[in-house]
Amino acid sequence: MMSLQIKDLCVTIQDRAVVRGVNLTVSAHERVGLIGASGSGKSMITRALLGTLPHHAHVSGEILVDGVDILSLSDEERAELRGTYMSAVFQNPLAALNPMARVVANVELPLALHYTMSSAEKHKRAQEALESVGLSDAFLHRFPSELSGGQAQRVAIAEALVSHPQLLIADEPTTALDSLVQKQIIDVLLERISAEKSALLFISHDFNVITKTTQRCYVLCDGQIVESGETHSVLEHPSERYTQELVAAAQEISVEAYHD
Ligand SMILES: Nc1ncnc2c1ncn2[C@@H]1O[C@H](COP(=O)(O)OP(=O)(O)OP(=O)(O)O)[C@@H](O)[C@H]1O
Repeated sequence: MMSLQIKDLCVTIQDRAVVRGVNLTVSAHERVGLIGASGSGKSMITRALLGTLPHHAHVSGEILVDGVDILSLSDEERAELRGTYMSAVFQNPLAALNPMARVVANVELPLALHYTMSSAEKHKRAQEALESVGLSDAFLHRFPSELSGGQAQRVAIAEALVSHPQLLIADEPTTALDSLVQKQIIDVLLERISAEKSALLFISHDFNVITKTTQRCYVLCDGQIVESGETHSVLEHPSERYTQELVAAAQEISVEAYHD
């Protein structure tokens, strides 16, 4: 059973502590949110998880994956975990896709990197993954530049899930999309997570999205967790002033697409 435990994680960049003593857990099949305003350190936590922190960052604490501290692994071992055990989708799908490779080749990439299988098998799995996010065979041979933002995010989700990771990290995956497409992408993401029985760590500044996607959440302020609990109780009874402000902001910009 997959388990992620972040213990006393600190990230310092050029003498500035950007993540300060963060503790966070995600268990098998759980959907957990991490919410915080811009600059609160959300992306630094994602990058610490994926092993992609800036090279001059100093990191301490532990990130236990099934009890193993992945901060103590080599770069090669970290790379092996990405795309097998854990995958990620980001705010800008076009930045995550290789612009020179067709859609099907992008989705095949994790399989090509981490598994030995025939090209026919890779192609079949990529095709199935694309179909599962609602993209027909007509998209297989397009280039990423020939996709809408929502289609590109579907391709990124197919690529992230093609290797059946136990944990998907979604770092603001809908922030760049308009509200109707946001809702479609969230629906696809949740449907795929549930079908794959993966755990989800969903990172966002937006309580509307966190409410829709997660069961439990952590509130990050200036690099520290200030509040955590079941998402609906944090939303309904925010005890910290910072959380109250995030909730109020979400209510102000609440879009009709979420009232279903
Ligand atoms: N490469 C870097 N070098 C130095 N400081 C950085 C670097 N990248 C980010 N920071 C700083 O680290 C802090 C946390 O940034 P981070 O990107 O994790 O925030 P965030 O919560 O993800 O924000 P956003 O929602 O705007 O993406 C910020 O104060 C930012 O200025």
